[in-house]
Amino acid sequence: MPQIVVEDLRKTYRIAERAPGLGGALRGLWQRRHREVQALAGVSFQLERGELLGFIGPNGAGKSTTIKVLAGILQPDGGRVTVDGREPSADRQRHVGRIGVVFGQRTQLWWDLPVGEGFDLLRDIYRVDARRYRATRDELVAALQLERVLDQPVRQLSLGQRMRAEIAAALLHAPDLLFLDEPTIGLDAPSKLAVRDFVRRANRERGTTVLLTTHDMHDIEALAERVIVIGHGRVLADSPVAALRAQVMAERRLLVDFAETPPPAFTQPGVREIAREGRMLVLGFDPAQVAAPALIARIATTHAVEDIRLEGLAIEEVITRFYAMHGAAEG
Ligand SMILES: Nc1ncnc2c1ncn2[C@@H]1O[C@H](COP(=O)(O)OP(=O)(O)OP(=O)(O)O)[C@@H](O)[C@H]1O
Repeated sequence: MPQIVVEDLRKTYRIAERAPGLGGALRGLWQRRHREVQALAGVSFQLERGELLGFIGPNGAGKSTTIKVLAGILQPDGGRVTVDGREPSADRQRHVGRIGVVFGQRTQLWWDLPVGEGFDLLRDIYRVDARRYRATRDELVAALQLERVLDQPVRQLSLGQRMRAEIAAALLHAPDLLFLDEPTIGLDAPSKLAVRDFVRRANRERGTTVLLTTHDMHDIEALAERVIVIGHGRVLADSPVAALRAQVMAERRLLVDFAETPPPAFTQPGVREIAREGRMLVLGFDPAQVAAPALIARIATTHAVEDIRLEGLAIEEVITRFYAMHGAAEG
């Protein structure tokens, strides 16, 4: 049975509206006007134990709302959600003891308390057995290189240090399910790598299930095998990253540097010549018709070549094209 089951999840926010000016403020006293924002319009997906899912979409697509529902912070208007068989918002107390949540934009630690003391408070809140707590904390502190900041108040930490402390805080009670909402936002390159490396290890070595939202497509490329793309509160795609790439890229490019003058015409079904310059030939091919390794092998065995490079579309561009194809830009 999947660890997470989400079926036809719906959530609409009501926002109080006020007409401008003093007149508007006065009218608002007895006549409240509301505007509705449909954040989730029927989201369904499942997640198996041990998976690492990239949950992506443009701003305002409904990613954080989904995570808040899954974490039991927000009650949905419709649909069904179960996590390990529990209904998050109905069974909140038990639920939060079994999951870890990191919101990149918010802290769950205490701003003025030293990191280590914040960790101890979480031990008490989650009622973690003292011995088990010490073992988990020491392991997390070492893995996330937090030794030097344990006695520093959270407000003094750099963003990278704080994010590593947040991830440790979310895992102190050893949950086997982790929700990460933009954990690399604003981090410099080394800090991003450290976070990615830790998340990958937690997933591969400990089997922690991870649901990750991010706008950094390098996170997706480095970590996720499967992605769900959401836009306007709906699932637009749920597929392996490679399949998404294939869906967007009708044609791939192969750049070949020949050791001598390239053959005058390069013909093969599904392959066309795009350009030639000196000894370099640019070929375009349809990945559904021609497998890249077979094409490379054929060229390399029939001609003297110096170099062959497959031109990959950067994942950022793949996703941008996908959003454009589905009219999913920010709404
Ligand atoms: N508390 C709230 N009250 C009113 N509207 C909200 C609230 N939270 C979110 N929304 C609206 O719901 C929609 C979905 O927001 P959500 O935060 O889930 O998107 P997101 O995909 O996480 O976006 P981002 O990538 O910008 O973080 C947006 O239109 C947003 O303005």
